[in-house]
Amino acid sequence: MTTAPKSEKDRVIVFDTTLRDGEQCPGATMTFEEKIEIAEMLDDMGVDVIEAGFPITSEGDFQAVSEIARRSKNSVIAGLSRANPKDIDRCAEAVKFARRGRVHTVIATSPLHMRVKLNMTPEQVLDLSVANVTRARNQIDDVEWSAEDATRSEMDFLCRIVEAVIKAGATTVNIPDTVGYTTPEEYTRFMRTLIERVPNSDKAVFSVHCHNDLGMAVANSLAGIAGGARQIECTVNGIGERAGNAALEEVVMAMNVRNDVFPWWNRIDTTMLTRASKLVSAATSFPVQYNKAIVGRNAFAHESGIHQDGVLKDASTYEIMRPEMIGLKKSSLVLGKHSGRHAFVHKLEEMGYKLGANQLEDAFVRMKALADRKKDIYDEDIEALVDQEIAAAHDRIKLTSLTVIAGTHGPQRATMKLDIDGKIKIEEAEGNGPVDAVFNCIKALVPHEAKLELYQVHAVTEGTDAQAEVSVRLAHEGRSMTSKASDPDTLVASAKAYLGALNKIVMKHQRDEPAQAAS
Ligand SMILES: CC(=O)SCCNC(=O)CCNC(=O)[C@H](O)C(C)(C)COP(=O)(O)OP(=O)(O)OC[C@H]1O[C@@H](n2cnc3c(N)ncnc32)[C@H](O)[C@@H]1OP(=O)(O)O
Ligand SMILES: CC(C)C(=O)C(=O)O
Repeated sequence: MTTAPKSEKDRVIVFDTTLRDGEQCPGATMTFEEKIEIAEMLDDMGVDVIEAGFPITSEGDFQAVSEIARRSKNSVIAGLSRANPKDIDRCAEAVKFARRGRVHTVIATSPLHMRVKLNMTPEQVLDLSVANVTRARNQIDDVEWSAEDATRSEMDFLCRIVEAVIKAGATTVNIPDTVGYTTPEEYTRFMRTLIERVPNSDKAVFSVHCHNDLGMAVANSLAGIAGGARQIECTVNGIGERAGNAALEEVVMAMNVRNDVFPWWNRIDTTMLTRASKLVSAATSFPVQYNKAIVGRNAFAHESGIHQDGVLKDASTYEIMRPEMIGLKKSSLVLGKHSGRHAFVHKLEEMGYKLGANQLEDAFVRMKALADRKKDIYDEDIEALVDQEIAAAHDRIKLTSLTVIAGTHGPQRATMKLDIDGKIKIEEAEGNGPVDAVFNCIKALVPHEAKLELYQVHAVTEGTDAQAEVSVRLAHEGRSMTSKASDPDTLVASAKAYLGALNKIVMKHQRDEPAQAAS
C-alpha cells in the first residue's frame, strides 16, 4: 500500500543502496544472480533509485550493475564512483544500458578526511568535484554528487562546493552522515542552513544518507527531510557499513504510519516489505534481529497475556499498523509462560479443540508448567498436552510425582507416587536402567500381568528442551493397549504412557465385568 499522493514537492525519492553500501559490510557479499533477483524485487516494489554497485570495484560488480541496468523497468539505476575520470567513465559505461541511469560521484569534504585520507586542500577537492561532475554530465543527464562525511564538514566550505557542483550539472546533492555522528535536531538545522545559503539549491534535489553508529539513522534521515531534503538513501533490513544504514522499511513505514508528523509520501508498495527483508536476509545470510522494527519476527507477535487479550479484542490496542500493510498475513499470538487464558482458548479453537471448563483449566495449568521448563511452545506441544488431557480425563491411576536416580553407578532407582482411585500410594524400585526402574515402580504399585510389547521415544519438536513423546503398548489377555504421553522429561513421559495403557486395561476390565457377571 502506498501513501496517497499529495503534491510533488512533498514526495520523498527512495534511493536503495542495499546492493552497494549494504554489500560493503563484512560478510554481505552477494552473487551476481542474487543481486539481479534483489534489484528486480526493488524495482517491482517501487524503489525510485537502485544503487546497483560500484563498477570500478571489480569486473563482477561492473557486470552486475550493467545487467541490472539492462533489466530495469521503472527504477533509475545508479552506480558509485570516486572523483576520478576512470571511476566516472566505468560507472557511466555500466549504467548506460538503463532506461534511466545515474552516475553517483563521491568525495570527502570534512577537514579530517581531506587532510588525512585524500591529502588534498579544500580547493583541490572543490576543483576535482567540479571537473568530475562535468565529466559525468557530458556522458549522462542524471548525476549525483556526495559530500562524504558532510556532517563533520565546515558549513562555509560545504555551501561553496555544493553551489559549484550544482553549477557544473549535479542534479542530486547528497549530504551524508557517513559516520553516524549527527543528531536529528542538528541534522535538520544543518540541511536547512545549507539549502537556504546555497543560491542555486532549487536546481538540485538534496538527499540524506545516514549511518546507524548511534542508532539514529532512521530518525536522522527523517530529520534531514524535515530540513528540506527530498531523497532518502537507505537499505533493506538496514544493512551497510559498520552499524548499517537507515532501514528502508523503517523510514517508509514511519512516513506512512505517522504521516501527521512526517507529511511526505513515497512510491513504495509496502506490502512487499516482508518479502524484501526475507530475500535480502537469505542472499546475505544476515539474520534479521528478532525485535527489528517492521520486519523482525517479533514485530507482530505477542506472548504476554494482557497484550494477547487486548489484541484479540482489538488489534489496535497493541499494534500501530496492520500486519497486511507490510505483507504479513496476520500477527501471531505465541503461547508461553506470560500468556493468559484468552489466548490459550483462542489457540485451542484455532486448532479445533473444544474443552470443558475443568479440562481447560487443567490444560492451562499444564501449559504454564511446560512453559516454565521449555523455551518455545509449539502447536505440536499444545496438541500433545491437550490430547493427553482428554485421554487422561477418566483415568483411575494418575501419576502424582516421580524421582529417578540415574547415572554411571547403577542400579538406577525410582520413587513414584500414584493417585489410585483417589488414594495416594508411594513405592520405590530399582531397575536395569532408569526406564526399567520406573516401570518396576508401577508394577509394585499396581500389580498386573500385562506384558510390555513396545516402548518408543521420539522428540515432539526440535532442540534439547523438546518434549519427548513416548509410546507404550501393553499386551493383556490377548488384547493390546497402546498409549502415548509427552513431557520434557523422558522418564515422566514414559511413566505416563505406561500408566495410560494400564488405565485402558483397567477400564476394559471394568466394562467387561458387568457383562461377564450377567452371562
Ligand atoms: C563512504 C563510502 O562508503 S565510499 C565507498 C566505499 N566503498 C569501497 O571502498 C568499496 C569498493 N572499493 C574498492 O574496490 C577499492 O577501494 C577501489 C577499487 C575503489 C580502489 O582500490 P585501490 O586503488 O587499491 O585504492 P585503495 O582502496 O587502497 O585506496 C583508496 C584510494 O582512493 C582515494 N580516494 C578515496 N576516496 C576518494 C574519492 N572519493 N575520490 C578520489 N579518490 C579517492 C584514496 O585517497 C586512496 O588513494 P591513494 O591510493 O592515492 O592513497
Ligand atoms: C558514498 C557515500 C554516499 C556513502 O556511502 C557515505 O558517505 O556513507
